[in-house]
Amino acid sequence: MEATQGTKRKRVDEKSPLQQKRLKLLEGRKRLPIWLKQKEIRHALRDHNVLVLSGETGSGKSTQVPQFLLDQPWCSGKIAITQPRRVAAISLARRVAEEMGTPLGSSSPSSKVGYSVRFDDNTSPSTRIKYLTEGMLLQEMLRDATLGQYSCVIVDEVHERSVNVDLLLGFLKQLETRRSSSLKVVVMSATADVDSLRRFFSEMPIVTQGAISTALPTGAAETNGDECRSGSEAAWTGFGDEEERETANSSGVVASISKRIASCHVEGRQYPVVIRYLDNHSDDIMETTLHRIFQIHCKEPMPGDLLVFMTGSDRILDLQKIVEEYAQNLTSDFPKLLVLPLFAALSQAAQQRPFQPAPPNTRKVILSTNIAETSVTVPGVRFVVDTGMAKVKQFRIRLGLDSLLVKQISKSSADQRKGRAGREAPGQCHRLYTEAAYRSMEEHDKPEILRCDLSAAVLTMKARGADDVLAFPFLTPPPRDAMEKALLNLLRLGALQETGQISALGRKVARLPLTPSLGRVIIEAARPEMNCLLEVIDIVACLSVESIWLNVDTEEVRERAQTARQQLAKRSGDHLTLLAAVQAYAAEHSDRRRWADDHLISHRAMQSVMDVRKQLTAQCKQAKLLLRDTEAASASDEGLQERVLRCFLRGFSGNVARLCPDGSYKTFIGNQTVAIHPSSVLRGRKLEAIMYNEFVYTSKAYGRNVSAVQLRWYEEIIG
Ligand SMILES: Nc1ncnc2c1ncn2[C@@H]1O[C@H](COP(=O)(O)OP(=O)(O)OP(=O)(O)O)[C@@H](O)[C@H]1O
Repeated sequence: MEATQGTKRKRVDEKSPLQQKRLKLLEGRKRLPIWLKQKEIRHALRDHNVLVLSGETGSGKSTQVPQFLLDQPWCSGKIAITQPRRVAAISLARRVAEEMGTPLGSSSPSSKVGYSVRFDDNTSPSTRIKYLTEGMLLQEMLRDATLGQYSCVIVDEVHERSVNVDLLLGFLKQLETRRSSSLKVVVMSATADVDSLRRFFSEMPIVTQGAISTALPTGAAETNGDECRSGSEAAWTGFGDEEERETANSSGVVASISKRIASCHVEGRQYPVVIRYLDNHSDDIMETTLHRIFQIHCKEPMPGDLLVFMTGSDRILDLQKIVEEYAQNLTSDFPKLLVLPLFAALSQAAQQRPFQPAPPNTRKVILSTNIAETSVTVPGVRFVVDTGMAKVKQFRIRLGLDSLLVKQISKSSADQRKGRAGREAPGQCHRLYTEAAYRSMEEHDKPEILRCDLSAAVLTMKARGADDVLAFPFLTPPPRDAMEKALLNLLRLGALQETGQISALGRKVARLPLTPSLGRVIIEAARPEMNCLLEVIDIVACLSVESIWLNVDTEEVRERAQTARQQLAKRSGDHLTLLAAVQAYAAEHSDRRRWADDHLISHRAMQSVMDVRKQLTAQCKQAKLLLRDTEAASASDEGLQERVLRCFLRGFSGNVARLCPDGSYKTFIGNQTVAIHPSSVLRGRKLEAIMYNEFVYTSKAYGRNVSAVQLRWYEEIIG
C-alpha cells in the first residue's frame, strides 16, 4: 500500500514543472566532465577531511559538487559553498535549485537550496545547500565560531585570494582541529596553486614568540594526475622540533594528519573555446572594444550573446552610451542590440538582468567588470571580449590608504574570463591584446592580503576569537608593517583596547556589514549627544554604491548639471550634499525617475541607495543602535551638519589634510599632497582642513567625497 502511494506521489511530482525542468537539466549534468568523478569525490571525502579539487572552468565544480555530497552518511548538516561575489552566489543557487527540482530559498518551507549575500538572506529552515559570499560566512562565525550547522564547507574560486578567502582558509584549518564533530572542507578552483593549498592544510602551525612559522611537509604529492590522490602519499615531516615530532609519531597523530588531505583534478570541459589575439598592441582600447563588438555582431550568426570585460563602471557607462548610439544606425537586416552593464555597485535587480534571456531577434552585449569573471554562467553568452585590464585595490602603507589602480590582469584571470564562453555551446574568446602580452602576464594575481588595508581583516579575526593575529595561519602571511598599521588604525577608531583586545565598541563595528571606518561612523552617530543616525545612514548608503552623479561630458550638459545640482549643493562639502540629494529623492513621491533626470542624478544608483538605506536601518534597529524612529532632520540644520561631520571625522581621522601656505593640502598622516577631486562640490575651494572618504590616484593624488572640517574638531578627536 505504502509503496503504491509512494509511486503515485512520485508520478504526480514528476509532472510538476519543477520536476520536469529537473529531468531536462539532468541530461546536461550527465555530460559534464565532473559527472564521471562523483564516486571518487565522494570516496575522497569519506576517507579525508580536506579535498583540494581543481578542474577546468565549466567542468561542473560549483554546481555539482554540493549535490554529490548531500546524501553522504557524514553529511547530516548543511553544506556551505562560498563565492567571491553576490552575483555568483545568487545565480548559482538559482541554477542548482532548478537542477534539484526544489523551490529557491525562502519561497517555500521545503526548499533545499538558498543563498545569503549582504543585505539579502534567502534561505529557509530546510535549506541544505547554501551559496553565500565569503563575507557572509565570516559574519555567521560571529554567531557560531564553530560553524556547527554545517557538515561541509566548500570554498570555491579560491584562486581569487581575496582577504576573506584567506581568512576563511585560516579559520577552517583551525576548526578542523578544534571542532568536536568533523567538518569536511573542499577547496576548489580552475586555476589555483594546488600544491600550496595542499601544503597549507598539511602544515601544523608552530607559534614562536608572536610570529608564526610553519613546518612544511617535504615531497608533497604531485597533483596533476586525473585521479584523486590521498595526502598520505606525501611524506609528512610534521612539527618543527624533534620533541614534538616524536610525540606525534608515538601517538600516531602524524598519520591521521597526513591522511586528512586528498586532491582531485577534473580533466576537460564540455565545449571548446577558440582564442583570438590582436596582431598588434592597441593604443585605444575603447575604440578597439567598440570595433570588435560590432564586428562580432555583424558577422557572427545568432544566437550568441557577448560578454565584454572592462575596468570599471565609468568606462562601462561611457561605452554603453556609444554602443547604443551606433546601434541606432544599423539597418534592420541586423538583429537588435541590448546593452546591459554589470558591476558591483548596481542594485541586485540590475545585476540579475544579464541573466535573463534576450528578447527575440536581439543580441545581449553585457559590459562587465571582473565581477562576472569567475563562477558565473551567463546564459546565451558565446563570445567573450577581454580588454586584459582590471581595477585593483592597492594599499599604500606609508599613507595607510587603499587606492584603486588600473592594471594588467594575470594569466589566471584571462583564463577565467575565457571560461565564461563555451558553457552552453562552443565559444570564442577575443583577447584585445597580443599573444606575446598574454605570455608575459603574471601567472596569478597577487593575493589581496598583500596589497590592501588590513583593518577589516584584523577586526574580523579579533571578533572571532583569533586574538593573536600575528599567529594566525595565513596561506600567505601579510607584511608585518601592514598588520601594525591596521592595529594602530583600529586602536585609533576605539575598536581595540590598549591591550590589543577587541573592545565592546569594536564588537559592534564588526557586526555591521561595513568597513571599520564606516562602521565607526555609524556607532558614533547613534550616541545620544550626536543623534544623527538616520542622516548618517543616508550618506553611508550613498558611499556604498556607484556615484549617484551622472557623468557630464559636454559643456551644455555641464551647465545644466551645475544649475540643477546647485539647489542640492551644501557649502560644507560632499557629505551633506549627498544627504540633501537622498532626502529630496525620498521626498519625491510623484515621479522619482524624472526628478533624477532633472538633477542629472542616476536613478539606478538612487534605487540602490534606497535599498541599502532600508537594510542598514533595519540592521541598526536590530542592533539597538536606532532608537529614534522619526523622520530624519533636514540637511540644512546647521547644528546637525556639524554633528554629522564630526561623526565622519571619528571614522576617518586618518584621512584629514590641512591647507598649506602654498595653497595645497597635505595629509596629517604621511604628509602627502592631496587635491580635492574634480567631482567634489568643494573643488577649487581653500579651506582650513578637509576630510575625505576615498583616496584615488589617477594623474595625481585626489581625495574623493570631501568635506570641510575644523582643525579644532580634529584635535579633539585625536586628543
Ligand atoms: N545559470 C546557468 N544557465 C545555464 N547553464 C548553466 C548555468 N549554470 C551552470 N550551467 C551549466 O553548467 C556547467 C557547469 O557550471 P559550473 O559553474 O558548475 O562549472 P565550474 O566548473 O564551477 O566552472 P567555473 O570554474 O568557471 O566556475 C556550465 O558550463 C553550464 O553548461
